[in-house]
Amino acid sequence: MRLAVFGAGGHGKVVADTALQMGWQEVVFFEDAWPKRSHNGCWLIIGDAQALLQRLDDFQGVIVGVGNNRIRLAKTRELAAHGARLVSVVHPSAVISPHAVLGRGSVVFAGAVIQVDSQLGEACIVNTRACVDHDCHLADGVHICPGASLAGSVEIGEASWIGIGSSVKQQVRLGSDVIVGAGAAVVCDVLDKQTVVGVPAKSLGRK
Ligand SMILES: CC(=O)SCCNC(=O)CCNC(=O)[C@H](O)C(C)(C)COP(=O)(O)OP(=O)(O)OC[C@H]1O[C@@H](n2cnc3c(N)ncnc32)[C@H](O)[C@@H]1OP(=O)(O)O
Repeated sequence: MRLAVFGAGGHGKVVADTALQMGWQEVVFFEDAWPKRSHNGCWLIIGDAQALLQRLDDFQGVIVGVGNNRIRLAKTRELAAHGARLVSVVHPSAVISPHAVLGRGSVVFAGAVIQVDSQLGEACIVNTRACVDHDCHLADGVHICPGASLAGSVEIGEASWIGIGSSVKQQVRLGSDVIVGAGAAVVCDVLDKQTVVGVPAKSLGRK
């Protein structure tokens, strides 16, 4: 069972490490900085994006390990269009309700929790010890950073980034490409492309 990860940065390393802990036997990276870079931590980088597209049949699973939400989503869609076997990676210590839905190419890291009837799109990240409570709807490419918590029935638009240690009140709706700052408490709806920080969270203005 060989897994190919596109994107050889810090996030990609956690994807690789998590994949091995969930039972993948071998992980290799593809990254456009190849051949200048040959390793990501202890893992080999063996080609660039073009090489990955040519070698899709060599892998039982493919996933994009890029932290940037828009790039991760675009690469995931490109790979899907080329017929890649996109997989999700879930750490054995994560707790995901059997009534939750996780889109292809999404990752759930150590200690994270996803509760009943939540739906996550493709290429999402639920990072270390993050919590998505019941009935949340996350569009494609959303990142819930380490330790962030969504209360029940929160809606989050495409490619939004929910910062480390932040929390979002129940039934709040966040648009697309929203950034929630580290430690913020979001208690009201947030429009597309807004960055909000603080407790209670206020807008820093358009990105
Ligand atoms: C495994 C991982 O590493 S996952 C990654 C986890 N990382 C995160 O979650 C980081 C989240 N990012 C942040 O919190 C960032 O500070 C952002 C995106 C909110 C703002 O970043 P920038 O646009 O670069 O803003 P900048 O640093 O210039 O700060 C602008 C103002 O907002 C304030 N500010 C920035 N972030 C915050 C915050 N989280 N809470 C409160 N105030 C903040 C700054 O103090 C500054 O105030 P000032 O104008 O009075 O001096």
